[in-house]
Amino acid sequence: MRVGRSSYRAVSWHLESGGVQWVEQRLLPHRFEQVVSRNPEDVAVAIESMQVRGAPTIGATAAYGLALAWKEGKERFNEFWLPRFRATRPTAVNLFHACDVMQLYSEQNPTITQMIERAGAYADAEVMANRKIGACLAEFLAVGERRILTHCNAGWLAAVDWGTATSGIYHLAHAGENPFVWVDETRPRLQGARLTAWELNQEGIDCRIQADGAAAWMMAQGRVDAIVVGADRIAANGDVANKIGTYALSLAAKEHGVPMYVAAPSSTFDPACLKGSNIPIEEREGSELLEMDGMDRAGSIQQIRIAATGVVANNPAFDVTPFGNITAVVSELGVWQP
Ligand SMILES: CSC[C@@H](O)[C@@H](O)C(=O)COP(=O)(O)O
Repeated sequence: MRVGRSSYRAVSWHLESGGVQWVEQRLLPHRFEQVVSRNPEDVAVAIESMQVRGAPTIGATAAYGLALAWKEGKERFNEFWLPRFRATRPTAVNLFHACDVMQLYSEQNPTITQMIERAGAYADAEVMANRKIGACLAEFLAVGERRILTHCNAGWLAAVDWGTATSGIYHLAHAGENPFVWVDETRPRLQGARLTAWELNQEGIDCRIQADGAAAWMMAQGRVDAIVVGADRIAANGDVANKIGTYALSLAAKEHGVPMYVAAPSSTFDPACLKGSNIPIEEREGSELLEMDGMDRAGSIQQIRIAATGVVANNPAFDVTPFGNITAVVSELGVWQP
């Protein structure tokens, strides 16, 4: 069965059980499974452990998790749950944006139902924004042979629905165009190979996975018409934090005259962060590089060691691309060009 973006959301409220429901992204592409929980701690762990990931999905998940936490009363909400959610991941500003929105709303002493509705409205606003971004982005992408390169997963899994970067690709496809996508595998967690390629496949969009190191070479050969990526935080000066490898892509794009677009909803903008060098960059466990995830015959995830025992790894999860290397930043509020 096709598991398309129009049939599911990466995270939502599960009415029947009164809990948060999310797609367990670590199991993809092997297995499509949704998890439901009524425990806010499970929701926080889902963000930390990257069962849910991608900046807008992280924000919406935190909003739903905080709505669950409201049941424990205002004091516990403010003193425990807000800091707990804010500490889950440091780079995607959408997380902090969602926490601020839920905190502000809580000051009106809403009922539990109203908090759940507020979280739902937050997620809906992200979806609307991403849909709008896609319509605008599709106009930029409708050039040349439409061979589009993307990095990481900025699809519906990462953004509740539609995606940010992929929203433009989906809009192109719906308009009857035939976009082709080069999907960077995106070491070390392989969000491109595991998630983006799966999403595009489910949508019937032609794509090919390539090693991250192949991207510059494909540009040098004139086989990339445009690059489109998402973002985790955009500083006031336009510098963009996104998945590690995005900065290198921007250097190659500049060298080879390939336009590079960044697609992000306004919740990814951080006006309080003046420049890219102020963005906190998440350092993750070296094991993500030293070991490789795979699924055994029983369907559980297993780690296979690929580096020598005793070797250590350096694992910054994001990098910062200077605004000057970007052709345009596309959000639901408008387009910014250096
Ligand atoms: C629409 S999502 C944009 C970004 O969040 C995405 O490109 C990314 O870097 C995700 O990182 P991840 O570490 O998988 O959460």
